[in-house]
Amino acid sequence: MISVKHIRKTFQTPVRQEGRFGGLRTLLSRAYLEKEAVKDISFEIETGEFVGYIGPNGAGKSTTIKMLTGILHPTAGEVLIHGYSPQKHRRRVVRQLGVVFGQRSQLWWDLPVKDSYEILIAMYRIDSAVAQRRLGELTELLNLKELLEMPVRKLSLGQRMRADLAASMLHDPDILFLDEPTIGLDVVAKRSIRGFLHTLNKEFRKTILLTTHDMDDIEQLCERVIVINHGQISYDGSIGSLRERIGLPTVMKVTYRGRVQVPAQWELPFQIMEQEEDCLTISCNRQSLKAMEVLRELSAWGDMEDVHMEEPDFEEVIQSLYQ
Ligand SMILES: Nc1ncnc2c1ncn2[C@@H]1O[C@H](COP(=O)(O)OP(=O)(O)OP(=O)(O)O)[C@@H](O)[C@H]1O
Repeated sequence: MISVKHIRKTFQTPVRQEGRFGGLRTLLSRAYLEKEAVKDISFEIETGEFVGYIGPNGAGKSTTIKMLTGILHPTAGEVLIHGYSPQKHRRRVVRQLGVVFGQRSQLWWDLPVKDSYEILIAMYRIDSAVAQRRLGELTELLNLKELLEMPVRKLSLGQRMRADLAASMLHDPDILFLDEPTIGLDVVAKRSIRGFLHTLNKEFRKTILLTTHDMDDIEQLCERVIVINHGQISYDGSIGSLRERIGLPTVMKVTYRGRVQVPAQWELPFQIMEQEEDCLTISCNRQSLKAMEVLRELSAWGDMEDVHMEEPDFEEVIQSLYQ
């Protein structure tokens, strides 16, 4: 279990001194600018959850992940992973964690992929028979066979990401922190990474915290989403309730057999966006209005043939939270 209690992180950056010898005076000066990257964040994640951690650029996501993994120390508050602090009990906690930063590889650039794995296996002191079995499983799950002999610098971005994911799983951690694992990938590569993460979570019950700007990642993988903005949590809950809470309009397109008779006025709060002879496009807020009620009303206006409903795009739902 992951427990985050009232964590804060303030960065101090030296104020740049202008004028002659500015660089030197900046070095010697004691003037600092404070940036509160994470203001007061608390949440808990249970074993086996798949949680999306999202927010606009500069919201504080990477800073949080770095505090969760022990790379950064919180200015205040506490992080506990299975009851241990990643800062105070680093060795113990690191064994439970797999971490992937999409923008950076943990593999050795000039070495063949499998040599990087050998180094990591030695670093984690994994029993050789266990390591070989695990590597075999990961090679199969991530389709790595052809990559093992290649130097990391020769891999495509998608291949590199698959190789990095395997590296983060070699010591069989039960928690995975992923910071933008699908960044820059094409549709096919994204699908393969998502498939792997889905399997890890559903079949192997790994707990996953995923940071991404790709809302399809979130929609396809996560049951729960935590939204952070300006260093604070602005939403924590299911994707379904988020849609409902934001209440963006649902669009319905209704086709009639023959002419539709639109009355001068109607009681229910929905709007007609487009009207053709045998077709209406309407918009309604499903928070305040059930689809069935709307359809009952619309069926009185003609002989209904077909209904097509479009839920608000998840990307739009999220945008409205970022403002
Ligand atoms: N080492 C640092 N020193 C000073 N300020 C920092 C440092 N690291 C991050 N910040 C600032 O803290 C804020 C949060 O940064 P962070 O990298 O956590 O955001 P993010 O949500 O991960 O953004 P992105 O989506 O762009 O990666 C930003 O304003 C950033 O400039």
